[in-house]
Amino acid sequence: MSKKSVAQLSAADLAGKRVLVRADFNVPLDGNGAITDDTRIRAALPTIQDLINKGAKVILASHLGRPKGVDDKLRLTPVAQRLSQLLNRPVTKLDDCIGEAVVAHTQAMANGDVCLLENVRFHPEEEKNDPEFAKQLAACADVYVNDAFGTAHRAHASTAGVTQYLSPSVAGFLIEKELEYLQNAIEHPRRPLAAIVGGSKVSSKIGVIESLLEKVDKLLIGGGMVFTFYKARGLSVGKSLVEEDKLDLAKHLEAKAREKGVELLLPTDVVVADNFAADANSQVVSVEAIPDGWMGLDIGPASIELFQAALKDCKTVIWNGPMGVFEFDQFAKGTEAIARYLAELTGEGVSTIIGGGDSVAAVEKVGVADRMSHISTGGGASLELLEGKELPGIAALDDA
Ligand SMILES: Nc1ncnc2c1ncn2[C@@H]1O[C@H](COP(=O)(O)OP(=O)(O)O)[C@@H](O)[C@H]1O
Ligand SMILES: O=C(OP(=O)(O)O)[C@H](O)COP(=O)(O)O
Repeated sequence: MSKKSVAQLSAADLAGKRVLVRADFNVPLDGNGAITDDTRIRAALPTIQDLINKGAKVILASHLGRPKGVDDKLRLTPVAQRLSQLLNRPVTKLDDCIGEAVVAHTQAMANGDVCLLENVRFHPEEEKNDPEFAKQLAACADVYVNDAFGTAHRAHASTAGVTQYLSPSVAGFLIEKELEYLQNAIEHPRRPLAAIVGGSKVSSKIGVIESLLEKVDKLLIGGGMVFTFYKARGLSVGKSLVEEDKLDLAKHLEAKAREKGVELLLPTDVVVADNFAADANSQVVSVEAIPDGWMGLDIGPASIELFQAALKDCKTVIWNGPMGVFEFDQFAKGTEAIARYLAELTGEGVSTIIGGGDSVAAVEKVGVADRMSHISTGGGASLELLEGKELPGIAALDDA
């Protein structure tokens, strides 16, 4: 990597320094606010531990979810608790990420102390990459380390803007590790190369498909992403997730795939539910027969077979976004079947790369995470790398 790394900073550089570490602690939570998968917290430990060992004062920052203003359900308190258990030392959770109280706390920290700022997205200025907000964030620290690979595709104040005010600004071990694996896998993929894209972040991920069509041999679409494509084909999708303003794009993508000779596969059947709930009534229907008032929450059995047949001869598979609402057992079958199949393919020498907070949680739930070639903490970030884009959170760091 051509960016300066935390590995290049010695104890002499860091002892007594306040180090702002942007991590991606955007972890899945259950209905009671408990963390259901702590992969992203564990992934940040090597950088945090290294800074502690070098005598730094560690000030962690992250977002959680997509709050509109302050949202008590998206406070980082459970993350601080989990982190404290994993580090086996106290982690103080502060009530905000900027302001006098935050600065005062960081000035009183001892070497090796760790604190966690409150969700940076409680301030709308974060996502706007507002320079004044970035400056206020920087006021609590001397040095900046970005280790939030999962958020490196966002040009936000805590991932990009803050580097204007802190020097040095360096990459953490997680970002280094992710780039080392992904850049190689993506620049020289063994073919056929397939991407599987699902999940619910339709508006931010459907755009990625355009450039993926330049890179992949096969593209499999699942999860909440599929209904925008069906609707664009003129099918009725009931109450399923649809991005109305992406219908033309979906049509264009199907045409582009044909033109490029890329096999673009959509499910042929779906599991529909009469409401969004674990105990909803459900049935398997053809995609041409989604009843009014019902919503598609998983791919059906015929689609699982179709997808498995398409993946069979692939040498590299990149997967982001669950095939269905796997958090509810009755809509988890598509995701589980694809996860198990990819684990089998890995055993046969296929490179399998799984990215994204929920996708990783899904393969952990199935118990096959350790059978994949690479588990990436970034879904959108790994897709954007695959597209060939420069990630703003990395571009903003000091050159090596
Ligand atoms: N058909 C669907 N309708 C609504 N939500 C869905 C559907 N399929 C999957 N999801 C949801 O997508 C979410 C994950 O999407 P996303 O954030 O894009 O994935 P990742 O975190 O792996 O990048 C999960 O919470 C899952 O319940
Ligand atoms: O979960 C994340 O991305 P991912 O779902 O693409 O893996 C990151 O924390 C970024 O979150 P965002 O997509 O709300 O900016």
